[in-house]
Amino acid sequence: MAAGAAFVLGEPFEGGLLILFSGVFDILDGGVARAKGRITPFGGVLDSVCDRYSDGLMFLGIMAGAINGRLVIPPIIGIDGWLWSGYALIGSFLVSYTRARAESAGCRKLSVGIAERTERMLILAFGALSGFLGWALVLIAVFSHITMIQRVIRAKSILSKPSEPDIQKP
Ligand SMILES: O=P(O)(O)OC[C@H](O)CO
Repeated sequence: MAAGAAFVLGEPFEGGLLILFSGVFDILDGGVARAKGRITPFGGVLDSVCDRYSDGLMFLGIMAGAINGRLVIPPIIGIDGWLWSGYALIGSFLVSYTRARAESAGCRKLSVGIAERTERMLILAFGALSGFLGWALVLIAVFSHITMIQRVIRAKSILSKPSEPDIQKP
C-alpha cells in the first residue's frame, strides 16, 4: 500500500525501496510460520490473497500517478505508461489465477514460468529505482503473459493425462 501511495505521489525511488522492503516481510512471514510450526493451508490462501491486493495496489498506484501527472513515464512504442501498468496488472493477475485454477483442478504445484511474483517484483523495484519504470512495466506486461502461457501448457500436459478413476471407467 505504501509503495502504491509513493507512486501516486510521484516518488518512484521511494516506491522501489518500499517494494524491496515489503519483499523482506514476504520472505519472513513464511519463515516465522515454519519456525513456530504454524504452517496451515489457510495461511497459504491468505498469503496469496494478500499478494493479489499488494500487486493490484502497486500497479494501480502507478496508473494513478501517471494519470495525475506526478509520475512521469514516457510512452513506449506509442503506448502510455499508465496503460502499460494496466497490461502488467492484468498479466500478473492472470499468472496467479492460472496457477490457482490449475492447482484446484489437480496440478500439484504450478510454480513455473519466467516471471513468477518474485521476478515481477524485482523487475518493478529495480525499474523504479533506476529511472526505467516504463521499461520495467513493459517487461512485466510481456513476461507475465508468457508465464501465463507456460503455466497453461504445463497444466495441459498434467491434466490431459487420464486419471486413475477415468482409466477404470467401463
Ligand atoms: O507467481 P505467482 O503470481 O503465482 O504468485 C505466487 C503467489 O503470490 C504465492 O502466494
